[in-house]
Amino acid sequence: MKELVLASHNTGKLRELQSLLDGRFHIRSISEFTQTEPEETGLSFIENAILKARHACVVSGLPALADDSGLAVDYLGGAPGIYSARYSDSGGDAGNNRKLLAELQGVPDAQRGAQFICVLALLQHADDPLPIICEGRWHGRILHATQGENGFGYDPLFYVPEQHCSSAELESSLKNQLSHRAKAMHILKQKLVL
Ligand SMILES: O=c1nc[nH]c2c1ncn2[C@H]1C[C@H](O)[C@@H](COP(=O)(O)OP(=O)(O)OP(=O)(O)O)O1
Ligand SMILES: [Mg+2]
Repeated sequence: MKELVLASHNTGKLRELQSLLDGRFHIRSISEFTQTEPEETGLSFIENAILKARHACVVSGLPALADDSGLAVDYLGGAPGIYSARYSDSGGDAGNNRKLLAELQGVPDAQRGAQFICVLALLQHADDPLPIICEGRWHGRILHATQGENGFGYDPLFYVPEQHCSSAELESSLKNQLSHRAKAMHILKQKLVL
């Protein structure tokens, strides 16, 4: 089976990516090779996904898949976007969620639309001149308080209209059918004819 390094240090993301790949690769973890995270200096999800995957190819000598993702809130002009993981000073999920709630204080539901965005980049090797890039989006809106314990990141604040609950209240199997990451992975599998 082909080996593939998952170039992420986020355990929530890794769990989802692993489950979405459902045994099609011999998955290797980036932490087997390095604990150092590359600086996400890109100005787009695409650039950051490529940069993370390339870094993983360099340290592992293997093909690598990276995910750069985030939350784009309409009222905030698309913020926090590519800076979602670095939104609050603490940079942790709880601090990020608190800051988001504060920024949207008093904003009515009709103006709380948001989308999760995921870009996957697959590089065969560090010099791969043609990375495979796939994107997925998931539309919802930002709640007024956190709800639910599942998932990670902004899930407790992301209301999923079709399911009448937050994405942190979804079973992981259902999130893995609906999410931005699921959609991007679906496209990746098509491109790889898996
Ligand atoms: O399904 C999701 N449910 C909730 N929150 C999510 C989701 N998907 C992305 N997010 C948030 C988490 C983090 O604040 C940012 C990703 O930042 P991002 O740089 O891509 O990932 P990261 O730094 O956590 O790990 P790494 O770069 O090692 O893959 O967007
Ligand atoms: Mg990151």
